[in-house]
Amino acid sequence: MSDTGMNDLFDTPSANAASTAVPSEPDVSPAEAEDAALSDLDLALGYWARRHGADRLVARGFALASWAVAQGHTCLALDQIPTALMSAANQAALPDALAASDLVTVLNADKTESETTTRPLILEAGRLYLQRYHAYETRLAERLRTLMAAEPNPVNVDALKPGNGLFATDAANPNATNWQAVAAFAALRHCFTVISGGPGTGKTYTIVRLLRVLVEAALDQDKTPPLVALAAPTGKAAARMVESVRKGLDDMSADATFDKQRIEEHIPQNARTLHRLLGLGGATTRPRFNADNPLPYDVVIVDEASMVDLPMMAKLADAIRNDARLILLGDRYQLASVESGSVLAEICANAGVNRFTTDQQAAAGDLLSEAPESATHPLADHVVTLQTSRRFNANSTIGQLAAAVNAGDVEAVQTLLDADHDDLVYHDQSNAAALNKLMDQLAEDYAALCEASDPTTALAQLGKQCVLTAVRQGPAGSETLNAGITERLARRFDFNPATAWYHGRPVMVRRNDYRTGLFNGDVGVALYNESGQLRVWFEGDNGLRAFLPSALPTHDTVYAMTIHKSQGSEFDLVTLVLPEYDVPVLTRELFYTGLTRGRERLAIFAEPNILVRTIGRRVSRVCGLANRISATNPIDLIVGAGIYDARPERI
Ligand SMILES: Nc1ncnc2c1ncn2[C@@H]1O[C@H](COP(=O)(O)OP(=O)(O)OP(=O)(O)O)[C@@H](O)[C@H]1O
Repeated sequence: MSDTGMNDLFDTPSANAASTAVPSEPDVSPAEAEDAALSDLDLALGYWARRHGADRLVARGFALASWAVAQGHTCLALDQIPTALMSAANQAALPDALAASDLVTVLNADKTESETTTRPLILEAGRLYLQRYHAYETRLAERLRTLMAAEPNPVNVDALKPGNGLFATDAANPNATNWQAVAAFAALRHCFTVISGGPGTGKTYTIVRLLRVLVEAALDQDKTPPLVALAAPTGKAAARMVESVRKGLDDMSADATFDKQRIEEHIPQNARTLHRLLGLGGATTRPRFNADNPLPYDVVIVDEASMVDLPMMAKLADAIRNDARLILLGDRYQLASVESGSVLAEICANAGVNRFTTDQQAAAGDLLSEAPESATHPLADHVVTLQTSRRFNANSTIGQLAAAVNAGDVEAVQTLLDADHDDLVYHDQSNAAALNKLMDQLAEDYAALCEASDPTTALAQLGKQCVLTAVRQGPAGSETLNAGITERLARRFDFNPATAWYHGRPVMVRRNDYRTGLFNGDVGVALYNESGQLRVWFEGDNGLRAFLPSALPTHDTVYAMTIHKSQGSEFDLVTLVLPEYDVPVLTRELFYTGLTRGRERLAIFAEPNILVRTIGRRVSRVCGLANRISATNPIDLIVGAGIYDARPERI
């Protein structure tokens, strides 16, 4: 984006603009003219509006509505526009200018949506939507309301009760509610359920048992068992999901009453990306499966749902049959998708933590050992939060740190970081000297890749450790660390660091490619074979797959990756690097997501003051989904102050 572009948008009406339609307008502040936040796409939309008769202020509204979506919001809250992007005087004049424009639909109590939602911008309750995002949000809310109101075929929930084998009582705390059993109960009772939980809290464990109950109930009554689909937003997450489901089935085999063969054939042996599940591909944004041609499945389970953005969630909900079950698994505290909307977080935030209506409490009976707080939001009965991690036991510092970060408890975080632990090392500097030392160490670790002779060992090593950064660029960015490690390896193994390919180069695919079957987030390693040919190796469903470098979709070197990119992955050792200066992308959710990627050990490079700021800053997204689900009048949309402060980095 260039400054000139911004000035053009305001000061030089396009040749095609209907100049007579342009009313007098306030001056543009120097701050606006200097702004560097708008992308070419945002500006293009502004110019489009000018060509279609919008005055400069309305055109600016178009550009900012597009900017808000690029920041991860579903709409622009007019009273929260940073003055760096629009002067106070222009902000004061904007609502009236928008209301007077032929390109803007104003939704209020007098206008029904169906009459007017075809104009490119929608203004509702002080929020400005690109029409498509308004449609996604209203449609998703409508679909979730329908699914929430649907009553699936009743299933006997006795099997879930304590002592009946499926969900064991906690020996240390026999009177405590087993939230896994409650989650399974909610998913049996409703057509829409969210099971939220941090790493290793047993989301998959719960789902496998739930599927067992559903399949056994059908088989016992000589009915056809439900048709089940497993899906996830990325290929990698889908592969992990299948692995966990298989493991869950194996684990249940210890139970003498479990006939694995009988159940297994009704549980899918693969999971698909949401793109694949819905039949999205090519240039069209309309999936093959949609409201007119719904998915054939009776149960659709989606893992890593925090990564699903608003458009994809709307398409998914549209494609679910009204009598089918949609179950979302994810971690409510994790970063939301980079794209617009934090659908899972918003649903969970409005539901509260394990608060149910009195109706659900009565139905759950003794599954709830004590009555939880009553709730009124319609989402409450549809969200269950699992709280005990089996991966991080009470002694795990990573688990304790995750809990302290989530609670925003800076003191507890500092105490944990300052003490000696086997599984956590804290470096209180992330300046150039500290990062140079880190890169020296990492080059030592990764030398094994350059010396590897077989792809299995090399790929296994890649799964063991990773450096996660908050940002892509700058001294503590993933690009800089990748280049620094490559240079060190080049010196040691005598290759040109500028060369694209070398023996041992790890790469991560950056977009889904159905031709090769490689997906965004897939990690591979380049190795020369005995004939001197370089191939890039990836793990596939049926073993290793080798590709010519030229056949790969867009990819990056991946000794280090951003935390955003690491969502859905886990490593034995994670090294987390925050920049030594503050940037808005540093949020509690980012830090939590990064540290919970570590299974066994965690190293953190961060200045203490930056850590404090990071833990204190929350991701806020402007999104009206929960209000639309609950409200008879969705006009009353509330926005917190400073909502546009924390901008996710585009990656
Ligand atoms: N109630 C339980 N009793 C015994 N083991 C359990 C229980 N719940 C989960 N586990 C075990 O804990 C481990 C993690 O469980 P699971 O994979 O289901 O968690 P998850 O929440 O799906 O994790 P992730 O976030 O990594 O996807 C598994 O080995 C599982 O068998």
